[in-house]
Amino acid sequence: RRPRNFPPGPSPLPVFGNILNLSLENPLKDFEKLRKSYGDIYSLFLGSKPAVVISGVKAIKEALVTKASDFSGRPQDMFINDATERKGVILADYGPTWKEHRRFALMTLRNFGLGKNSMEERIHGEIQHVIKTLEKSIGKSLSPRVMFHNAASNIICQVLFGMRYEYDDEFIKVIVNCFTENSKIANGPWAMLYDSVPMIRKLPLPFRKGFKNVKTCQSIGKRLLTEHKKTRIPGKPRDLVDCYLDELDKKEGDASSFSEEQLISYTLDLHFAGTDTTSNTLLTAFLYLMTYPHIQERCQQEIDHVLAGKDRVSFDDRHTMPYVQAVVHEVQRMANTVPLSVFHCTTNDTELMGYSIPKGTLIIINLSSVLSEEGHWKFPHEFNPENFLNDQGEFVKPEAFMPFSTGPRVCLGESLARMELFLIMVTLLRRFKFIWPEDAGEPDYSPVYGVTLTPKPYHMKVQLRATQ
Ligand code: HEM
Repeated sequence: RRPRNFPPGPSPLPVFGNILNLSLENPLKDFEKLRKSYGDIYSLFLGSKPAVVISGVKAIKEALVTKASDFSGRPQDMFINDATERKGVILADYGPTWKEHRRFALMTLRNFGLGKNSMEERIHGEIQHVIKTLEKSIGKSLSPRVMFHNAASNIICQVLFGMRYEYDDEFIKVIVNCFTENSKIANGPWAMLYDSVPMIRKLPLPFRKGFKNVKTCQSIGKRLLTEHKKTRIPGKPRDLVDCYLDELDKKEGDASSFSEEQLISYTLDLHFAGTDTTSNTLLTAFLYLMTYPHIQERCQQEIDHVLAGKDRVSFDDRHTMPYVQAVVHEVQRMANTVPLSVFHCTTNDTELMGYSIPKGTLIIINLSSVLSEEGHWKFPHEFNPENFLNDQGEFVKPEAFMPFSTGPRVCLGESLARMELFLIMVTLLRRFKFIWPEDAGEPDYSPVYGVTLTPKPYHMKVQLRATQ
């Protein structure tokens, strides 16, 4: 039964709640249909567990910004919590462990963004490997999936562990494969059943694969930690792991949420969050750029003009590239990379737009709903960079652009991700022309559902640009 003054929603069935109202393969369309029937705030039952789905800019901002401390928790009793053993930063509840680890990650990312060996340098270094891979495929057709996943993984790996891996390295293959699988398992049909019907949790059903993948990643993390402990010089950190170990030395004996066990899950979180998101956004970018060649060409004209005489692009160049900026943002809008954000949870009994929501309620933030919300976009349902340009051709960012979510739990890798997307797209578009292969048929833009949305596998043809 719904608590008093709880948001409305469809009637639940015994045991299953409302999960039979949803396509377990991809519930995004069902969420939109339910929004049409019940409004921007409605409720569902996953088994006997009540959940509130929040859609639209107004309601999402009211929850995540105005009532931030009430809506910034994370549920602690779901498949993904059991699989990750309740450690790390992404799924940590709103409290001191989360706060200390979030602050530490932001500070370390900022510190590594400064100075000679800056984040921009690291990204450019990795782009050279992408260029080499593409150059080997000139005139042929290639599948860019592994290349983009590995490039994104290497960029974050350098910050975390001070190392990158060749694209055919076993380590990177295993770990990136675990990430891509778990991004689909974590909110796929079996995880939904695990969350809704607790009596099946101990059974050997397909969700076990998710647990196994986390264990594989943890054992790799443990190995990297052991190597770091052998080779580090205290006080002279090479990467985030060294910084964390220095912090552990300082905190020795104090009550603190920092520990070696935490460190393993923490680096795993940052590695996962920094890989699957950026790479799927890049895959979406090149799918659209190939199939809208006039948009690709217009980007190239702007890039050639702004970078004339320069060796390479810098992140600051974005201010003089309004069209490219608009395209990068439009790609993110269409990619809708994390469509339901990461699930939130109420930390107190609270109210939202007249409804009462008890403490501990699962909150699903429907980011998908704002990225194509009518009234906020000139062209909500088509790929069109005009969504981010005003009448003077200047770049503008509508308030409904929130692929990184908003409020205290907003993506902590946003600055890194924005830098990666801009530098990678500009450098590759300057050097190559990307062509949709003649035999590839009609492009399919509908993505595969998961915590992250992934474009269906495709091939691309590359040519060196005549102007190079
Ligand atoms: C295009 C790329 C990316 C997108 C679209 C994206 C999107 C998101 C979203 C929607 C959330 C959930 C926010 C919420 O709970 O309300 C999130 C959380 C997070 N992201 Fe990203 N992300 C991206 C890249 C990255 C990168 C490169 C990193 C690497 C450092 C990263 C690290 C994290 C972490 C650690 C969290 C959890 C934050 C917390 O719970 O406090 N993300 N991201």
